[in-house]
Amino acid sequence: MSSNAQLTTGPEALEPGQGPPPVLDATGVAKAYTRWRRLSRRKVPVLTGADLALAAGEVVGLVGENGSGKTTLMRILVGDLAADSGTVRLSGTMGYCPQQPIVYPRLTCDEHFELFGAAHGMRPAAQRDATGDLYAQLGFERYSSTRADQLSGGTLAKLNLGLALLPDPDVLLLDEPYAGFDWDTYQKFWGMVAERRTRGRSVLIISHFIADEQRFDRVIKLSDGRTWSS
Ligand SMILES: Nc1ncnc2c1ncn2[C@@H]1O[C@H](COP(=O)(O)OP(=O)(O)OP(=O)(O)O)[C@@H](O)[C@H]1O
Repeated sequence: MSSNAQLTTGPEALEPGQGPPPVLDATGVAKAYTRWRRLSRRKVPVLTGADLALAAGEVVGLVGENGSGKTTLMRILVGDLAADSGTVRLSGTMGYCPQQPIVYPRLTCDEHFELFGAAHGMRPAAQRDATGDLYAQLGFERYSSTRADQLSGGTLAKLNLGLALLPDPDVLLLDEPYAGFDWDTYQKFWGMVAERRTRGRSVLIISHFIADEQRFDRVIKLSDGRTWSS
């Protein structure tokens, strides 16, 4: 993980306090990008002190206009992008579903699950069981032997989500996860999120609009570089 935001893991990272400690706790996250214009460069601030805490079993939405910095914050939370300042604390394991699927075009769905399972240190039998459940839950088993570069956009989105869910992480971060889903898959997606919540797993969903607010425990708004309760 490469992040200037201090990233610590494990129970020792948590502050003593009232109630259950957050499984993911980000405070004061700031990030500016460098923009070049002819020979001069300037720093454009995107995040100026964003805070975000996620408790076990919480389903939280992060909403903001296009370009407000949602993906930037998500990438900092997963350690994919360095923050200029701030702290990110994680307790447990994290799964990440990026907005643009990161797949290997010539590998089949099955091969992706095998590869990601091995990378997560899963036993082959556990990986096969989890893969079978994900195919059934998201309804794309018939594409198990299809290469990623031959999948439709919606099926690719299912593979992208399935790969993030495979190791059953404590915290799941999803960037615009259902943009390519049909209605049936959208409903199945929410069924999976609800099931995770009952097992104390946490989900953070980034979207530029939230259609079903009642499905979330909380919705946080990102604007002017900061997070706001809505
Ligand atoms: N690598 C980069 N270099 C320079 N500017 C960037 C870079 N990545 C993002 N930006 C700028 O930072 C701002 C926030 O981008 P970001 O992708 O985080 O927003 P977002 O809220 O996820 O947007 P969207 O809803 O359109 O996906 C935008 O103005 C974008 O142009």
